[in-house]
Amino acid sequence: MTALEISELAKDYVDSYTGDQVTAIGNVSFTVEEGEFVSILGPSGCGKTTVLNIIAGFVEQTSGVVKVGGRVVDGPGPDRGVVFQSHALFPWKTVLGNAVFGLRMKGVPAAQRRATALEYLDLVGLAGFENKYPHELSGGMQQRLGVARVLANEPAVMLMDEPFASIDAQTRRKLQDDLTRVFELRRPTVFFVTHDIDEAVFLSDRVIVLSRRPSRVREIVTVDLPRPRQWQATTELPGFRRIANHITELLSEGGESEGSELAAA
Ligand SMILES: Nc1ncnc2c1ncn2[C@@H]1O[C@H](COP(=O)(O)OP(=O)(O)OP(=O)(O)O)[C@@H](O)[C@H]1O
Repeated sequence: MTALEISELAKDYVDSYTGDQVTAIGNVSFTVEEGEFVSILGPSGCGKTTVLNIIAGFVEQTSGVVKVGGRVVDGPGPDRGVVFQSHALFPWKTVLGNAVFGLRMKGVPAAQRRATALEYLDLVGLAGFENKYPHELSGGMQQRLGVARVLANEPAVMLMDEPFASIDAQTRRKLQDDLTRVFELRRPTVFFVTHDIDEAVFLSDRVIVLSRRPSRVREIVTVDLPRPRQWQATTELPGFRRIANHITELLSEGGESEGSELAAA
């Protein structure tokens, strides 16, 4: 079943200083199937975050249609959960308090929401930290909590906006491995924004490559690498390098001036 359907999406912004119109998204269409992990890559400023914000219902498109589970999106809703680059946690709530928050909003009974939250905290490696506060956690642990909090809600689509961008390389590898393990266990539907080609290939079933602004879909690349995946072993597969190189070429073709920066990311 199709979880997310984007048809002919376009977005113009008006620059608040100059009054000029900027076409961020030219014309973008794609689908994400239930239980699929799809990433979006493209040159800086091509509108990746804007696509995510429109799906989340935070930003209104200029034209085009977004459907989640067959229903047209016209604002934020509990069927979509967002993991941001900054952790967006409640600093005054404990780890458990943060993890149960969405379930409480949904009216899930106390015992059940506690059990569900504890299950997901365990899954992301935060068992034993339930009573800590966010400031007592490392950046990587805060991001794990961000992921657990969204997963606990079991949204139809999990939206992730460069969740590991501000995390050191070593922790990032661990988080990528752990996210993959959780994905392979639970099969949420994930739409993931990133600048990092290797990250996109490692995590995804398909990678949407956008052109620069006004963006269009340049190609949707299928990642036919076996699962379960593990960073070390998967990135050493010849197929991994072949797909990553192909995406690098797509991004550097046709005057995509930031392709080389992306390749180095
Ligand atoms: N609120 C806004 N008002 C005006 N212009 C905006 C606004 N938000 C984004 N833009 C412009 O729209 C374009 C797309 O921005 P967006 O952040 O979606 O791109 P991106 O691909 O996610 O960028 P990056 O790769 O740098 O994170 C950019 O040119 C940006 O300056």
